[in-house]
Amino acid sequence: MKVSKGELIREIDKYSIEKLGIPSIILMENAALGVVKHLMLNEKEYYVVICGRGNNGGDALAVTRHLIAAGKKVSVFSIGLNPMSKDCGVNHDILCNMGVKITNISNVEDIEFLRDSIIRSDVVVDGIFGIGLKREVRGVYDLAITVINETSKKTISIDVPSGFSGDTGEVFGNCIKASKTITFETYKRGFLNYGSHEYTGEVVIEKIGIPDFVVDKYHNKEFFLERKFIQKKTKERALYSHKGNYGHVMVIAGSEGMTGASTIATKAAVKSGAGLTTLISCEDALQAVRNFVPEAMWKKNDDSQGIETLMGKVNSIAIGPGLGKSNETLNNVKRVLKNTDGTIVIDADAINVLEGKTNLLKEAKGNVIITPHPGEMARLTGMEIKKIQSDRIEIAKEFAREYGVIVVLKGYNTIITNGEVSYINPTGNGAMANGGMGDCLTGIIASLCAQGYSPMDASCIGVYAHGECGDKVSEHKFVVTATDIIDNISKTIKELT
Ligand SMILES: NC(=O)C1=CN([C@@H]2O[C@H](COP(=O)(O)OP(=O)(O)OC[C@H]3O[C@@H](n4cnc5c(N)ncnc54)[C@H](O)[C@@H]3O)[C@@H](O)[C@H]2O)[C@H](O)CC1
Ligand SMILES: [K+]
Repeated sequence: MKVSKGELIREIDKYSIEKLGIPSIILMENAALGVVKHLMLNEKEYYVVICGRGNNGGDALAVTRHLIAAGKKVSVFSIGLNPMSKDCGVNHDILCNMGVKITNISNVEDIEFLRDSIIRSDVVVDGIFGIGLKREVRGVYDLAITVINETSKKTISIDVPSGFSGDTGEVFGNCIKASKTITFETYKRGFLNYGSHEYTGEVVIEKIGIPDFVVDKYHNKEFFLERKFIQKKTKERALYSHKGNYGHVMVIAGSEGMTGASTIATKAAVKSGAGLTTLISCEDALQAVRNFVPEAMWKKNDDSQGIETLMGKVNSIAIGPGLGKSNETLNNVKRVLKNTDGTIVIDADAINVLEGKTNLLKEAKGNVIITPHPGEMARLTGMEIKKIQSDRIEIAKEFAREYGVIVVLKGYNTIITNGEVSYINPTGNGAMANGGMGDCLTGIIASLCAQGYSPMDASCIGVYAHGECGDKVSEHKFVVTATDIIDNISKTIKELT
């Protein structure tokens, strides 16, 4: 599923109209038909449609015509005094020719009339503003949005909830809180922001007749991860295979007092299918692994001998969980970056020690995946967490491009990007927000890398499967722990093949 800003929509719209000769009113009609599909025509009877004066309002007026054709009761309101866009005017005139009454909302008394209609209605269709919203919502617009939010039983927004920036996820003063948003052609970038769900409700994408090649021509390669995409990439294990076919992961993790992280990362690597997994750690952590992950091998990290002896032999390395922020950790990060040509997954303290030393990433011999949560990303970039969260995808992309790494920026809608192509993950939930979850993801991704998946595919499959596993477990559990994921990840990956 493609993700974009409004700019792309304007470009593909322009190309379709000017170069392909598709009249804009056809695109509007297709948009309206896409919305009508979601208006529950077999359940609901009375609709209030509220239209702005731009093309979003035009879509809403075309929707009104279809609702009337379906025999529904409809009250139509046109808000504001701006001149109407051309296609909005066309649909307005058609309704007038049909004898449909359109009530203008330009003052406070009109708002009370709107309130009465909404109270009696089953559904409100919001076509006030789409991607053309430019400035703070004020006056009657502000009042109308408040009344809709206070009184509507169910609000369906056309393209974006009015008041919401499809580009940045900002609210321009006031905003519709929809139960569902029917958006066109692409998932809007702003919907990825924290808190956007409160305004968009469920988001559905409808095509409006623009050929895919036109979208691809302008699209900046940002995608929402879909199950079928992951399923296509996830391979079944071959009948005649042996452990040598599934690679060897070296996990460098754990320190005195922080042995849990290493056990989790190691066990996650084993359970997600690596042929061999070796933990390099201190004595305490090795003891824990001997007890809890008998399938794994282990080596003590004496003067880094453990790392040195295995470095050229493994296919991937997971480094960081529970290592502690020490010089030794930094030296080990340097060591693996400079000497391994396999894929390195850098997490937790291995990220923290790179604060102010990110240039080391540029010296990496192999592929690097870093898996920061927003706090770690903030330390790495010197930005505030709030800034990271306000522009997650762009910041992750820029970092990936600058340092030539894959960034897995964790959190709600985890971003996976190499700077050129970016994926946004929809799986996972709040029940998974507890210690050890990241260590577990690191083990899974490193394991998939060792099995021969490309670093980008391993990151996408790992993140998606980790979240889906958490979603399944959370159906009957209040909290999902890393151990729950480890117990179920093998089943989840199997279901994805
Ligand atoms: N290819 C497509 O996806 C298609 C999209 N369609 C729909 O068109 C809108 C975008 O239409 P546009 O005319 O560019 O903008 P809007 O309707 O969102 O709003 C413009 C309208 O509102 C005024 N305005 C802007 N900000 C404010 C404000 N804060 N206060 C008051 N007034 C404001 C502005 O002056 C204009 O009058 C897209 O979202 C889709 O729904 C097409 O129908 C099909 C093709
Ligand atoms: K809208």
